[in-house]
Amino acid sequence: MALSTQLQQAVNKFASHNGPLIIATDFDGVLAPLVDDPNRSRPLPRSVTALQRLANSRGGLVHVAYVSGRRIDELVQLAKPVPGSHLYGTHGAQTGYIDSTGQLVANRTQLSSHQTETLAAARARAEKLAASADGAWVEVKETSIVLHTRLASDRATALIEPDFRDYVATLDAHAILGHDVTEVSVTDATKGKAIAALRAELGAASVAYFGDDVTDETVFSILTEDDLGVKVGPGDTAAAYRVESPTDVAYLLEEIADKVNAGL
Ligand SMILES: O=P(O)(O)OC[C@H]1O[C@H](O[C@H]2O[C@H](CO)[C@@H](O)[C@H](O)[C@H]2O)[C@H](O)[C@@H](O)[C@@H]1O
Repeated sequence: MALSTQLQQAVNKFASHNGPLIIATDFDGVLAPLVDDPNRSRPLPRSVTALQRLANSRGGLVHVAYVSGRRIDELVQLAKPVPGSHLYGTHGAQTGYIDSTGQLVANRTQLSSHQTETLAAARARAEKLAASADGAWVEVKETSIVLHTRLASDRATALIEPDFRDYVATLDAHAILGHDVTEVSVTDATKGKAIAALRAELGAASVAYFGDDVTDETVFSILTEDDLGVKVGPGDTAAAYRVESPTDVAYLLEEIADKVNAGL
């Protein structure tokens, strides 16, 4: 892949900042190609290695963050983050980091009884709808419920997705739309809030962010001209740059790692 002149300049500008840098990335559709079974999803090895190189750059001034809709423990298992990495699971509802021994240290989410009841109601509705559509299934997370429709027919999806969305609108909860998923969350966490908090905590000079989904727009929309926002794949976006696929992301991460380590 050859970078456009504008994207190459943006990479050079990102690497030229002297202060702390954040390289943050979504997982599914960005580090890992989308697949039918989330359990079979794997990140591209080149991206894993590039992020591990970046996490060890400039004597600790480069911070790597993984920001995903996945559960935080699942994200760690799949992405293989190195010590010092920042982790955000379930769209920012779960936060943590990898300590010096390689262990995940994560904050526990405490749900109120109202939130637990809301989640149970959403789960019951999602399971009923999934049972009515071949291929649809339900994923249960600590703070959200996901109705997956990737393997359901278009006709079935057109019936059950709007039904679930309408039901969610009657609950004290938030709908999160993604690739062939409708998720209902009982927290108001977003990826954008997570990255804004990390930027403030670290006093970062610049943030590079990679994402492919609607949820990633909450990050792209808070980036400035000093940052590097890269949308992966098609669709409307507030990101300034776009690449086509996880393979392009691997190339770009290697390029950023080279430039950051060269001290450009
Ligand atoms: O924020 P992300 O890292 O992109 O996570 C979003 C969701 O990812 C998973 O679902 C997506 O990837 C699956 C595997 O490729 C695919 O089958 C599904 O259609 C995609 O929506 C995960 O299962 C969800 O929990 C995440 O919220």
